[in-house]
Amino acid sequence: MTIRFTMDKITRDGDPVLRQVAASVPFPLSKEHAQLAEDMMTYLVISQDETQNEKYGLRPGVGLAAPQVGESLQMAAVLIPSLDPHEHDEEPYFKGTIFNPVIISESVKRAALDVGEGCLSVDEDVPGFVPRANRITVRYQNEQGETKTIKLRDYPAIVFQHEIDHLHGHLYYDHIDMKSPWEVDDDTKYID
Ligand SMILES: CNC(=O)c1cccc(C)c1Nc1nc(N2CCN(c3ccccc3Cl)CC2)nc(N2CSC[C@H]2C(=O)NC)n1
Ligand code: NI
Repeated sequence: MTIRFTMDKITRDGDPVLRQVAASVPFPLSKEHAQLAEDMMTYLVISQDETQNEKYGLRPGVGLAAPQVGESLQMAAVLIPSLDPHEHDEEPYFKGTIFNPVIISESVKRAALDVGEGCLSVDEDVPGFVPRANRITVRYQNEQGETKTIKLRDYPAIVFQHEIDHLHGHLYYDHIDMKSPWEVDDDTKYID
């Protein structure tokens, strides 16, 4: 399997493309954009396989946004494994590319990963809670151009918000309270 995106191809923090608002993706998809979506998903698939990610030196991820491979486009590949993996591999919780996503509603209640977040474009982990909405409704187009609406909560909601942030030039540490990065907040749900 030839993989297009290895770590040297991942855009790192400091590159202005990560701070731009990405351009919307026109439909029907061009061959180039369809291929880009496929190659971004291939990155995620390989990165989540312990043997393969070792072989290719890939940092594991559950999301990859186009600006992270230098393409300022409103698209992100998302591959979230099933939330309660049994011994045999199950269907993933979500596997697909989201195009032109919009968060159309979000809960007041907030959530954060209790160990903080990581990002393929940020080599130095920035410690601290990343407060996000606990529940969101996202409208996006799939590869066929169909408009989909999905409701998410907890970990999947955090992942989608992290990836959609990339499409608007935000990085996870923008949300960390640097004065007290691990301060617990009563109305925030901590996700392990
Ligand atoms: C600094 N400490 C940390 O990052 C951190 C540290 C510990 C735990 C968590 C939970 C942390 N946090 C965090 N862990 C992840 N992974 C856990 C491991 N996993 C994975 C790994 C191997 C095979 C298959 C898979 Cl699936 C891949 C995904 N992913 C994200 N993020 C933030 S939202 C987008 C998402 C992303 O894809 N980032 C590249 N955060
Ligand atoms: Ni990221």
